[in-house]
Amino acid sequence: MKPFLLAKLISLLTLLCFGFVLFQTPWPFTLILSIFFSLLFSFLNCWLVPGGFAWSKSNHHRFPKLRGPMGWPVLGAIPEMAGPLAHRKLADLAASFGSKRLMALSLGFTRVVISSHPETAKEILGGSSFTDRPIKDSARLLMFERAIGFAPAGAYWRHLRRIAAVHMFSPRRIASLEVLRQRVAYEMLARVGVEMGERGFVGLRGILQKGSLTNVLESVFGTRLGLEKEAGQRLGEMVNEGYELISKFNLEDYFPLRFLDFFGVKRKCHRLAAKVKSAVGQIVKERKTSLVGGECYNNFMSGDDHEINDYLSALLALPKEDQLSDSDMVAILWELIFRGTDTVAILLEWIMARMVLHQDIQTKVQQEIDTCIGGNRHVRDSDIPNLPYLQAVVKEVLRLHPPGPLLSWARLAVHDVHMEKVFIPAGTTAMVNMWAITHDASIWKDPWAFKPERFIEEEVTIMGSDLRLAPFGSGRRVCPGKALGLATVHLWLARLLRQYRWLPAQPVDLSERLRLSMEMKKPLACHAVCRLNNATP
Ligand code: HEM
Repeated sequence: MKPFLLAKLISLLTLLCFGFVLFQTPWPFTLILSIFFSLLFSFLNCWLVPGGFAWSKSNHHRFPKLRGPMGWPVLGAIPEMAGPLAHRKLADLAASFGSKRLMALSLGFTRVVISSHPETAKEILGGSSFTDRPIKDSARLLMFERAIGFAPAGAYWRHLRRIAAVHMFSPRRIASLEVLRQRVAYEMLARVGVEMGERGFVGLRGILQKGSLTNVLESVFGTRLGLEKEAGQRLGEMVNEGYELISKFNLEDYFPLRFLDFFGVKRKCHRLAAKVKSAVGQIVKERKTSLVGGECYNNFMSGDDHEINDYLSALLALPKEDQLSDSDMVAILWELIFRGTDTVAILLEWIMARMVLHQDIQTKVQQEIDTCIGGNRHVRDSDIPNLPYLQAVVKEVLRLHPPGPLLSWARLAVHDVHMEKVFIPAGTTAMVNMWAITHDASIWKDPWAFKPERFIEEEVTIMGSDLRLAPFGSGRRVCPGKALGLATVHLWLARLLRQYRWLPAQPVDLSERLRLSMEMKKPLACHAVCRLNNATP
């Protein structure tokens, strides 16, 4: 029997008990009991609807109702969502309710719909109805409302997206940052050698995180602000702190209790935001004074000077009508550091885990790289299009272990919508369970198997037009850093595999832990055996 039918039965039994007790008791008790039972009855009536509590007022009578679990009293599906395997639990729920296309649920007082199907996912991500994002208090306090990710979908957000597309993530800008990616790759490879010498095994997570953070910090602020400098180190610590705060599941976000601060998250966010404003604000101010001469701007615009070929310079060099205030610039730069660091490092750790686990596939990628590159030189960005098997490996890992299984940040209905003949009121949160789609046996043959060959046999684009595999999202709010993220992952993976043979130092554990992104629960430990000496750039 469906859980909410069972619950309706309980509600009916409550009513019968009420009737029975009414006949047995003196009138003062009858009065108290009637109040108690009517409260209980209306509570049960609110809770015992498909999708639970938050949907009680919204399931429009004229339209069919969405199916979904009623969840726990008041909390709804919060216990499922708060766990480290929310994507799996939601996939199971959608399958058990027969609502892969669209499932309703409640997170406290928040109405949510979840799609686990490419067609409805396309409607949510690609249409014009779900272009806002619900914003958590922590994200708002950490200034993300003024950055691309959480800015409401109005003129300001469109302005930021245009700046990002033209000035920050254009093919020219990405190409110009290859020098930096190569240098960081070199530092990571050297660190691998040192760790092997000192400890006899490599903890790749630390190396990838440091490499990724250095890469992002220097792309954002230029080579003058590496991790070795004090300011760089402090920013690294702030990113970690912000990551912890934003990953926390806060009850206050789902109830009208925003004035409360049960776990001190708001206090910590205020403190961190002040530190970020001061640190990043100072860098912006210093750069402005050092860029007083038009010469620097001219170098920047022509891409001649690598020293100032960074995102901060890009923002400062914007034409007058496009310029942003200092505080908005701080928010945007902070977001870029925040978003760009963990996704790349987490994805690479998953890929390397698969390479260690599937030695035959590792050999195949290495053979492809050796054949394509020849001689003794390093891999370059321009080699990547000639490495289809390596690209297929990356796609297969994005399918099996998408860093954002629920696409990290949800969407919000900006007006009333009809989907699947169902009425969805404005203000409803919409999520796409990309993990459920990429593990669906009716969409993917042998979905649990690691088979990069499937992407050689069939061309599948991962940039957002094919919703069977859209790890960067899709539509107007698709990830603006996707090309940069992929360029970094492809290059670093090719260099890691060209330089070393990777073997397990202990059994590879593929358990997952979903925080802001989905990371490996247990860090990967491996042996690296050098296979290339004295490679030349
Ligand atoms: C492997 C790497 C990455 C993955 C898997 C990834 C994934 C995602 C996803 C799933 C979204 C939500 C898209 C949607 O709602 O449709 C997103 C948004 C975003 N990503 Fe990425 N991302 C990656 C790298 C990056 C990088 C390197 C940057 C910048 C340096 C970046 C910046 C952003 C921003 C600013 C947004 C918000 C866009 C908006 O709301 O308009 N991402 N990303």
